[in-house]
Amino acid sequence: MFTENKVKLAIAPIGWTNDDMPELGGDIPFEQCISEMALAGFIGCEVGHKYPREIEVLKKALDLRGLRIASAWFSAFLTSKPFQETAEAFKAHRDFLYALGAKVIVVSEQGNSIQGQMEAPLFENKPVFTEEEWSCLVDGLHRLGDLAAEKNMKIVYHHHMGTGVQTTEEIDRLMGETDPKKVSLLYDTGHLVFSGEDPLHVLNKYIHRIHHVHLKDVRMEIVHKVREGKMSFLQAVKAGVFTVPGDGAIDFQPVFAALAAAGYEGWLVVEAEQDPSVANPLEYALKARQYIRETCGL
Ligand SMILES: O=C1C[C@@H](O)[C@H](O)[C@@H](O)C1=O
Ligand SMILES: [Co+2]
Repeated sequence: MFTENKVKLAIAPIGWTNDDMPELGGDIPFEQCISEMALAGFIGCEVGHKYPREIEVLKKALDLRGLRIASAWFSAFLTSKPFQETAEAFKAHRDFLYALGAKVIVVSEQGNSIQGQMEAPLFENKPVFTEEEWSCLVDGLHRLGDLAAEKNMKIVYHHHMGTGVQTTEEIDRLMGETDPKKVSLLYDTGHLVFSGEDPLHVLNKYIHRIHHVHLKDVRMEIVHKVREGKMSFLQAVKAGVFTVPGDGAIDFQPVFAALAAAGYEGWLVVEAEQDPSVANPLEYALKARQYIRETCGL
């Protein structure tokens, strides 16, 4: 289905150790996480908070297991802090990823975000950017795109629950106001379905701007519980709103088919944060690997 050697399969460490809630998987060592990723049949991963920051140490640990770095999350504060603060942190992050051979940098605007607030009702308290904030975001992203281009890299914007770019309308505005040469899109199936969007509509509309993919499945019964119970993003994750592809409500077959038909090149990253004391990370990584093999032959 996919062009040979152009599409690679990775997995994010968030199923083992969660950067948003370090207490989830706090007892799982880095080496166990990357060993199990490789054992489950993945050739790449993203970066988590337990990963060593020394390039050579990290490279050696990954090389020993046949893993490469696909990318890593960057929190931007373009709407709430002076640009220079985000730019300095971004350059350090960019250089770290460049040294590890990554080509794309995941960027998410965290100004006014409620994704890290344990008690904030997700659907009621989600931020909505003002005109001024939109203009800071668009201008700042263009400048981050220029900084990424200095190293021949791209920024891929992560739409996300509990942030100012969550809905189809907000994604449309961001894509409409940014230069495709400077700002690409990260496509995260789980966040779109959780938000109530049509993931295939977004995929087809922006397929040529999508340069990184997060494969997350969703348990719809938990989405309903989150809406009814006015739960927060973190409470939703703890309750099990996300799971691996093949274990939830999303049919990934048309997603893979559309990406393949458009000649997608890059990483597909399984990213399914759950409580690892409830959902054994190796078991779920194996489940995802098998589903992807059966669904798209990768
Ligand atoms: O890409 C992601 C990174 C996480 O930190 C985040 O909260 C998760 O839901 C996600 O999609
Ligand atoms: Co994601």
